[in-house]
Amino acid sequence: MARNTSAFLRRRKDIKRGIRFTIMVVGPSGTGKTSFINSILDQNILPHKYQYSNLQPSHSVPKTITYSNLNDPGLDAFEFQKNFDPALANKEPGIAITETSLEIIDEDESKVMLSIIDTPGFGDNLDNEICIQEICNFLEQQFDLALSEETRVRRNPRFVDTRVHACVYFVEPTGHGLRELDIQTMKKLSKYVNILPVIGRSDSFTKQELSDFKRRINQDIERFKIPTFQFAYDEDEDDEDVVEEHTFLSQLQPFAIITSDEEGEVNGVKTRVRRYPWGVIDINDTNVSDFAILKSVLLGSHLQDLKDLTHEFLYEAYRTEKLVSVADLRDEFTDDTQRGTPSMSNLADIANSKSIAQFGKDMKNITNQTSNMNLNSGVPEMIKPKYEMDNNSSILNDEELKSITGGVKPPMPYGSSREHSSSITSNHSHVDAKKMRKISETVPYMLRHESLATKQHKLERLEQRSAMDLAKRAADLEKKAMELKLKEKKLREELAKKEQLEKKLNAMNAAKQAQAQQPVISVGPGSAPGPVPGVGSPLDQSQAFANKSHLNRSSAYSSEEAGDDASFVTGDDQSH
Ligand SMILES: Nc1nc2c(ncn2[C@@H]2O[C@H](COP(=O)(O)OP(=O)(O)OP(=O)(O)O)[C@@H](O)[C@H]2O)c(=O)[nH]1
Repeated sequence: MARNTSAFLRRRKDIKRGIRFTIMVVGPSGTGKTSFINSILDQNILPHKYQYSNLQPSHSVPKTITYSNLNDPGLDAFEFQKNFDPALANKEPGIAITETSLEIIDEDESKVMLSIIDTPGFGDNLDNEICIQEICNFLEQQFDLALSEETRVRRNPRFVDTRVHACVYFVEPTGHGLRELDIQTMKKLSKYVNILPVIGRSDSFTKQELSDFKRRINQDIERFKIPTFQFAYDEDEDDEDVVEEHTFLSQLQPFAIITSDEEGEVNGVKTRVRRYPWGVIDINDTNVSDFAILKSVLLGSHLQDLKDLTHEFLYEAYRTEKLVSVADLRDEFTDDTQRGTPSMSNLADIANSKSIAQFGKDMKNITNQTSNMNLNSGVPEMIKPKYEMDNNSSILNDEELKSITGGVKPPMPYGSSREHSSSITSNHSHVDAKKMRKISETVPYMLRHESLATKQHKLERLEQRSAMDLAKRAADLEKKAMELKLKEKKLREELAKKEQLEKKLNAMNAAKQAQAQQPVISVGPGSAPGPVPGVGSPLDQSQAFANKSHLNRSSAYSSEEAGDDASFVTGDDQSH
């Protein structure tokens, strides 16, 4: 009851603000995606592949959000499609994801902010794995944005929810059933978005061919377990008209549609038509085309169901997976101290890099750890999921609970929100579903976050301490370096002094030697040496001779008694 009231209030708020709804179209080229969008909007908003060259400047052109191309990284599939160049016909386009946003007023006079996501290039490559990957990445990114906003301390009031609510998948009208690409794409995308398989250009089939084609597609969906959107119902709980409506819609799937860009009049009523040589078809005629029914499902009867399923089932499953994967971060964080602590806002990034292998085990442990906790206390408001704050009750069904508590059954494939809500209210035999909800949503994250925060504080303290140690060591080293410099300076000064002294001593010695080598004429004991007479005079010559003989003697002497030159130079010597 509480859930219904809050859902009603949320819807009213949505209606006031305008309901935001996002449709994605995926399918090979030429299957009628552009015509479908134009028909559903009743305006030729999107140009066809071949119309871009003649487009009026005022015409709206989708905006490329992202593109990917393995062989030619610079080639944008949308640009490639817009500016068709035969010279590039041999190139693979890769894939682009484009968006067109507009405001429409639906049948109930309520405003719908519609976003249309197109996928030009899908199926046009030799290997289309890149297309599937790119679309999955895009869808996951929108979930991550929502998750990061949800876990933010201060919510952004202008946050725009870009999650995709419905994917209309165009099966190529071959009549043969699903191809490998269809199976792979639908299977992988179904993790993020409600898939509605559709047969475009269905006017190319006879009634019997179309019925056979639908049967084959349904068989393939069942055989390959592709979780497409189901109009499920509960005969015991749902109203008779709901059961009737859903039975009818289920039997109609996959919708076989005829679409057109051309307006016309049939029986005086303005409509969209296809003209053939033999007549005119009103695309809204439910006898020949399921288009009107599909339009009403998407923009009317099931718009809210599609939104609810996206938020409460697909996004929730993704969110739980991400939050649980944060648990693995603990080990990795211990190994890799370079990584930052997960903040509330970077949770999605962190979770992206983790595996969910420990899911069952971790959840079991956490359930044990927290079974006695008062679940409402101590959980900060900011980390409570949005819907919890809106007073919504648990949305986990029995199967999910089993898987969370370590049971063997996998989560039920998603289907109808009605089926879903019926299982919400049922009590689990062992665990209180509401409590489990809170445990699974808040406590594991709290525990992990707390443990990580403690580790981070420890690390920060260690870092601070080692920084201080380092600073101290650096100061010590600097001091030592200064001391060494001073020592060096002193040593240099001493060395310089020594050198000077040595020089002086050498000079003195040299002077002494020079003095010693000076010829000394001793005149007799006690007589002072007389002045050296000039060279050239007869006296000079005799003196020179005397000197010479004296020198000869002295050298002979010095060779006998080397070193004792002091006595040699004295006049006493002469007396010998
Ligand atoms: N017979 C028939 N032709 C259709 C129908 N819907 C669209 N077409 C035509 O099929 C051709 C391709 O349609 P588009 O809507 O451009 O197909 P698309 O999937 O957007 O193609 P790409 O832009 O290449 O991805 C156009 O000539 C359309 O007029 C239909 O219901 N029946």
